[in-house]
This record gives sequence, C-alpha cells and structure tokens, in this order.
Amino acid sequence: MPMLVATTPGDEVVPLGPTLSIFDPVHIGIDEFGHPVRVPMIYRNMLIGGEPGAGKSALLNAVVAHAALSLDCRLCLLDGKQVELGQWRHCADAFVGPSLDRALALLRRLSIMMDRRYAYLLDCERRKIQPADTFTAYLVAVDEIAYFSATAGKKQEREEFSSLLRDLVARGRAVGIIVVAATQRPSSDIIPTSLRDLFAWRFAGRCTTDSSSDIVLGHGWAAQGWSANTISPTNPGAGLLIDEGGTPRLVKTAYLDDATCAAIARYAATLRGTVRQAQPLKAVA
Ligand SMILES: Nc1ncnc2c1ncn2[C@@H]1O[C@H](COP(=O)(O)OP(=O)(O)OP(=O)(O)O)[C@@H](O)[C@H]1O
Repeated sequence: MPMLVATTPGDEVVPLGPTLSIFDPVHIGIDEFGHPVRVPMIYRNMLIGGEPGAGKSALLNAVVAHAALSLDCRLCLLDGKQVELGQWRHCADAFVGPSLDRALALLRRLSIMMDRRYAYLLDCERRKIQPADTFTAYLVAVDEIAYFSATAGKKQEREEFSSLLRDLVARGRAVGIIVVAATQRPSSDIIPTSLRDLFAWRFAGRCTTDSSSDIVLGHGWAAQGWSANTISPTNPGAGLLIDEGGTPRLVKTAYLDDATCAAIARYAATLRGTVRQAQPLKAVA
C-alpha cells in the first residue's frame, strides 16, 4: 500500500492512513453467528429490496462508504430523494437527484465509457480490469430504481433508463462498473427476473409478501423457508443475502448513522481532493 499524503491549505504535507481498495471485500454486517459478512463487489453488482424502512439505504451507504474510501474507485450516485446518498456528493464524479434527464445523460455517458473500455481491453488482449489498471472502477449507486424506471418523466424515457441500467448491470462488470441498486417496490415490473438474475448479490430486507421476497432473492426460496417476510418489522437492517448459486443467509447489516456517514464522507472527500501519492518518502520528510 503506497503512503498517501494530503496537502493542507497552508501547503503543509500531512501523512494519511492507508485507504481501502474496491478490490477488497466490503464489510456489510454480521451473520446470525456474529461473524463478519464481507462481500467482494468488484466484478459484481448488488440488488437491495425491501419494504420502506427495511434498511436498504443503510446497506447502500455501507457499500458507498467503502467505495468512497477506495481511491481506485469513482462514484456515480443517483438518488431521487437526494438525502439518502447526498452526504457522499462531494466524493462523487456525478450526483443525480430527482431528474430523469440527468440520470439518462449519466447512464448514456457510462455506456459509452463501458464500450470504450471494452475496446481497450480487446486491444490489450485482456478480459477484465485488474488492480492498479489504467482506468479505475466505478460504483454506480441507485437509491430507488422505481423512481427513475416507473415514476418520473415520460414512458419512453423511463424505458430508456431501464434498458441502459440493465445493459450496465449485464456488461459493466468486467470493465469495473459496479451497480448497486435499491428498491422499496420489489415487484416484477420493477425487477423482472431477467434483470434480477444479473445481480450477483441480492439482499432482501423485510418484505410484505413471500412473492416480493422471491422477486429479490429468486423464485422458489420462500417455499423452501427463506422469506424476508418472516423478518420482524422492528428489526431494520436484518435481511436475507444471497449470491449467485448460493443459499440465502440471515444478515444484520452494519449501520452508519448520519454523523458517522458525514464524517467518513468528509474524510473521503479530503482524500479525493487533496491526496497525492507520496513521491519517495524522503521527499515528504
Ligand atoms: N443495520 C441497522 N441497524 C440498526 N438500525 C437500522 C439499520 N438499518 C436501518 N436502521 C434503522 O432503520 C431506519 C430506516 O432505514 P433505511 O432508511 O435504510 O430504510 P429504507 O429501507 O432505505 O427505507 P425507505 O425505503 O423508506 O428509504 C434508519 O433510520 C435506522 O434508524
């Protein structure tokens, strides 16, 4: 891990602690035995579903916090409510509030970037990005997919949003584009099976019905006893986590309160704004 330094407004050089990497697994909480649950996010996407107040934004914030502290990852945040992800806006390359136009413009740019990255990898005879690659990873976090795909704007625009998002989820992984998307409407119109199955990680917070739990986790899990409908409404942050091909497991997510998020976001913004890698250590002394 290279040493990092920040330059203060008075031009003092201040050494900083090591940062995270988006290639590190992300700590998202503990399992029912109290063991830490850490999920690799690079080359993967995550879908988060559950009823209002289930703890979706809290999980989203935990993942965004890790990405914000990872200087090998850039952030694009879409949040129709603005306040769920708003604290990270100074760390982000793009922060989109309740504007479908801006959301579409962002997804179109990401789509072009994705194609160019693939062209580059093809030229290099490679299949995916690696740590310390020429280009950094991107975390694209969406709080409330349904706002952009089913509520705002015109039908044609919403359809374009859904199709661009689906394309990013389907093709972005190898070029370092990670999509983490949350919805309080786990229904088949918002999360069709063909989209759901593209998310390697799926987290169902409390759901009101077995079928909405199945829409997040995958068809048939409720019948086998894995339903997020069984989670107590008084236990926000508890939910079922599944990965491709795995069995659901009960997880209580880590919770960063507003003050903690704000402090991490400030630190991450400082790192991003002022950090440079130390030249030889002697030059810093
Ligand atoms: N892991 C957790 N541990 C303890 N409390 C939590 C946890 N996650 C969420 N909460 C509590 O639940 C509240 C609602 O959480 P959160 O905003 O993440 O829900 P949500 O599913 O995103 O809701 P909405 O769909 O309305 O945006 C939080 O303000 C917090 O008090």
